[in-house]
Amino acid sequence: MSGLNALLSAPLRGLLFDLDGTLVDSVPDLAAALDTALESLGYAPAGEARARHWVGNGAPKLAQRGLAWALEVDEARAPAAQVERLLAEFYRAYGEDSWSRSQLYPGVREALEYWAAQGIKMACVTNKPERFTHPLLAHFGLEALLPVVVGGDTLPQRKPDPAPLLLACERLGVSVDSTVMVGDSINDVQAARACHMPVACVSYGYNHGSPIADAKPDLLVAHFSELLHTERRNPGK
Ligand SMILES: O=C(O)COP(=O)(O)O
Ligand SMILES: [Mg+2]
Repeated sequence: MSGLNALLSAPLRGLLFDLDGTLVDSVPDLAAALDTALESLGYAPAGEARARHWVGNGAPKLAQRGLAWALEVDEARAPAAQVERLLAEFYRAYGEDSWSRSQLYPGVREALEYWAAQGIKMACVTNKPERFTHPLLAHFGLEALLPVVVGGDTLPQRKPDPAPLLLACERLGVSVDSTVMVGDSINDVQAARACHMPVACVSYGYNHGSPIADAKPDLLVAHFSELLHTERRNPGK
């Protein structure tokens, strides 16, 4: 036995998916909106390569990191009022276009369709605010496959807190011990660990510039379809 089933002592019933860096390469649009926001406040654009390292802890953190870079100060020293202004500009720009440069990673749709046909319950658990998550999922035709969405502002807590994962399980009607988290960052690993849920990671996503292998996920794959292939080789557990 290998793959997702090998991570569980109960049969696989639920899958929780991170969005940015796991299902969708969304940094090009996040970076474009951040640059528009920075420029509107008179700062230089940060560019996609930097933004790639700043994504993962939600939009307020992205704005804080962008401003800290622009002001050449430590993250914690970015003035809160200016972060709020930058965040408002970011929301405006990202609300206008959160999808045109983003791409679904290869193999994602096929895998989700396979699991849906197997009756596996699936949710998206992201730190992206909910109002930006729904249009992005709709744009890629994933809304019906991921009927439950827990965003970065659905609860007061976001990943790495386990609360969003627990809420997703509750809404799906699956138990934690029959569910696997699939993500790309240390936030996904820590959130899953905190509720004793196994976690599989993709190595192609965003993890603040560090290899996600360092976070020791239970399973690490280089391509989304590897998660599926292991299931197909091990049906019916
Ligand atoms: O919005 C972010 O910072 C990251 O979102 P994610 O949780 O889908 O990776
Ligand atoms: Mg992610």
